[in-house]
Amino acid sequence: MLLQIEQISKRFGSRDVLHDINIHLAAQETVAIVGVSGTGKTTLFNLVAGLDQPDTGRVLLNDVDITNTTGHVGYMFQKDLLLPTATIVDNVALPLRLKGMSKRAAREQASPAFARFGLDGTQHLYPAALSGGMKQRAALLRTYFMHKPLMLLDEPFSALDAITKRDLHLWYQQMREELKLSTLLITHDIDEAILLADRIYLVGNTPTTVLDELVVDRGNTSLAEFELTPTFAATKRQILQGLAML
Ligand SMILES: Nc1ncnc2c1ncn2[C@@H]1O[C@H](COP(=O)(O)OP(=O)(O)OP(=O)(O)O)[C@@H](O)[C@H]1O
Repeated sequence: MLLQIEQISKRFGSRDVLHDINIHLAAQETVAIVGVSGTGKTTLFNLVAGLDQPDTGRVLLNDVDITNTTGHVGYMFQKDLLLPTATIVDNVALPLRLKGMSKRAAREQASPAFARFGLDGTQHLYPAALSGGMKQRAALLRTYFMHKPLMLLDEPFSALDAITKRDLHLWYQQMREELKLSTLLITHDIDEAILLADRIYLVGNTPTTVLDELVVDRGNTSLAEFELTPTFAATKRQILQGLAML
């Protein structure tokens, strides 16, 4: 197993936020965590990234305990957080610079990947010149250059309009195959979870715990078609029921 989140609990003051969370993710899987706003998804994300400490439980990456230590996973937040005063290539190459690479070498390594991410020609532009979808692709490319075995994506597409979002979903699905990505995706967009994830954990209740785990079986259906299938609708129904929204 690539990632194991074992019996994680977390409280802030007198408030229990997470209770006995158990989640796992295999290499090359995309796993989504779905829950309504305020259920502690970002808190969980911070615990996996080592940015915060759980009260109980542990996080294992390739069987190594990484609880409360940073630098093991790549992550991307909801807002693209590109540096406005740096060009796109320098933004994307930032993880390489942080590893000690020279500016020139980092640019040379980052630039060839731009075409695959649909960003060719944007290397020397500043973030303000890019559309929302392009900014998210640039942020994803930067996350990719962290060169970590696991990517944590917290609401990566939520700020985008519906058409751009769909475009990026299709693009992401292709990228994950080509680059053999392993991804933990946090979202409150149910359709997005069904489209992108191989498995979905539903979280909720007070304190938050895992309510249900679903396997999404897309079979051989293309992503564009899958949204229109009875399987998609049945999975959505199961999620809405699981979250007591139906
Ligand atoms: N550092 C903190 N101190 C105190 N309370 C906190 C802290 N961080 C988060 N919380 C509380 O924990 C709960 C869960 O917050 P969190 O941001 O993890 O939820 P979320 O599911 O990611 O929500 P959203 O989808 O709206 O981002 C919230 O009630 C929040 O107020």
